[in-house]
Amino acid sequence: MAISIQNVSKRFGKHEVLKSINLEIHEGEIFGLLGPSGAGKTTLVKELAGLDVPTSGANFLFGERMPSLKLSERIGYMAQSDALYEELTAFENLQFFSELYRLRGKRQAERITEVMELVQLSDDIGKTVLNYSGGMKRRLSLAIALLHEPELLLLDEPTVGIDPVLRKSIWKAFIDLKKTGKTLVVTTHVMDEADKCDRLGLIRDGRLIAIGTPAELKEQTNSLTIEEAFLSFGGEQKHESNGDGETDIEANHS
Ligand SMILES: Nc1ncnc2c1ncn2[C@@H]1O[C@H](COP(=O)(O)OP(=O)(O)OP(=O)(O)O)[C@@H](O)[C@H]1O
Repeated sequence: MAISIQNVSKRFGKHEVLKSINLEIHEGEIFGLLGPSGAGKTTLVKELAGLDVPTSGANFLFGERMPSLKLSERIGYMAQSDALYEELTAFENLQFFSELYRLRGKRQAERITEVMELVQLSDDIGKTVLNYSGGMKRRLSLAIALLHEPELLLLDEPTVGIDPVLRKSIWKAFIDLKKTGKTLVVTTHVMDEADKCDRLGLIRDGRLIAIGTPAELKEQTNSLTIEEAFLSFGGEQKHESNGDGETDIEANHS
């Protein structure tokens, strides 16, 4: 078991943001967390990354209770807002994070080349991050999360601001990573991405309202699409487009 979330609740003041979440995520699967803005996805992923703690309940990664420093090398976390040094070049950012993960010498150079090829930023590696577009920053953040070849990737909206063609190639990379036994947890608003996950957890108002494979969720609700299934399970739905021709469950997401 890669992840075991046991009766996790989270409260910010009076606001209960996560409500008794129970969920197990297997090694080698791509698990999608799907839900409208404010549902609690980021809060949950942050707890899994060890950056926040539940008010009650506990999260276990590889059998170890989070937060655990010991596990940080086995986790790659990509936050929703990019944590990059904007005044440095992409290469300098990659070097900095490599050092944190004790990647040095030839291995460091190899990994930097590999991850930048994967996100198609090799030609921009010498540019100052300040001059990167939003989508380029997302891709650089993803490259950094992948640098140390973690067993578990926690990716909070990894493809926001990335065009559909590149998004496709990034998803191909996710599937390749899964084939090598890695576990991926991905939050998304985009329905065609949800369909690519092995299993999905639908979250609304801090509650996990359904868990299953995309096919199961559609079958259970007699739906043709995940979007419809989400609605049947009691999720909020706005039938709008996010501008990329993809359907979003929450179009006003920032
Ligand atoms: N540090 C905090 N203090 C108070 N409230 C918070 C804090 N962090 C998150 N929240 C609240 O928790 C709720 C869930 O937020 P969260 O970011 O987890 O949602 P989300 O599903 O990831 O949404 P989005 O897709 O927009 O990121 C929101 O109502 C948010 O305002």
